[in-house]
Amino acid sequence: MNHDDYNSNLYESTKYLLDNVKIKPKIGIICGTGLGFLTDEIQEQIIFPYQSIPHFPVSTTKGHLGNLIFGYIAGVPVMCLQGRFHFFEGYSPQECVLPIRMMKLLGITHVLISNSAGALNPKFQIGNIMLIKDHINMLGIAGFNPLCGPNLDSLGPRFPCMNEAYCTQLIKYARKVAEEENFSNNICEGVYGCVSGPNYETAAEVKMLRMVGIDAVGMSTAHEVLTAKHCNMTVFAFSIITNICISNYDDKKHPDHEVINSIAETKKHALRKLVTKIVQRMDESR
Ligand SMILES: O=P(O)(O)O[C@H]1O[C@H](CO)[C@@H](O)[C@H]1O
Ligand code: HPA
Repeated sequence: MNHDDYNSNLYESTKYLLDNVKIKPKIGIICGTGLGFLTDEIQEQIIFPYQSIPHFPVSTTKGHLGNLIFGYIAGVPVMCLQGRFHFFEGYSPQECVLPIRMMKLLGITHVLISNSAGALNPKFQIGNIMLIKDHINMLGIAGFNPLCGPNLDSLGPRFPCMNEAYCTQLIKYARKVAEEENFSNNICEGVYGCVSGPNYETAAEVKMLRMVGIDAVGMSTAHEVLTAKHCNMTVFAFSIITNICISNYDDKKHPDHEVINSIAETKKHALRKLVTKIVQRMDESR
């Protein structure tokens, strides 16, 4: 898609939402694989199936329900993507981040991004919640970066900084919430690595990703964060650790999307609490 078409699609999709929903969201949320239940926290829901929104991509990945939901979490107006778009689905990085740019145009200042990821850090266990402190964007390093191409000057600068891409104050606050709510033994912190997928990693790739400093790997999030920072939004993100990446050739276990899709549900209570508290905190800090 050329730049002008992309731009006009972005503004038309946003206008459709402005014309059809009265809620003015302040916080944007993205639900990753198996995390669609986070929308249970949203009151007074207005639901747009993705196919009902002009120019909006559709979700093709199992565990991504494909609804854009407006409503309130603890009284704070939010817009939530119940399912995201991945590069491996055939979407360009720019198409994957269209919803982030719409969030900005709708007046959103803070985004909460979630995903399912495989552990590379040997200390991590399945069901841990990794607070993302930074990322290594393998997909971006390979040249697939949503900020490539003509810069959208109205949204942000040509050369955006990525210092504190993930808000350190919100990470600290998430730890406090976990203490208070008795799930701190499920919390870890680390660097997320974004690969293209759709295949899971070979044993040699797992070793390489670990060596470069990645704690958990997935096929999303980094391009969303780049885009959010490009347009000056504050980001908090977490991974639910759904599998342990395998680097031993004798290990007969293998990652399975069905299983990966089911893990977040086992930490539903903690995750819903965390999301509600972070949304409240984001609202207070605006
Ligand atoms: O990152 P999310 O969307 O949570 O999904 C993760 O789970 C899928 C693989 O099982 C991939 O799409 C990977 O990125
Ligand atoms: N690799 C890549 N993406 C993933 C994984 C993984 O092991 N688990 C969940 N998403």
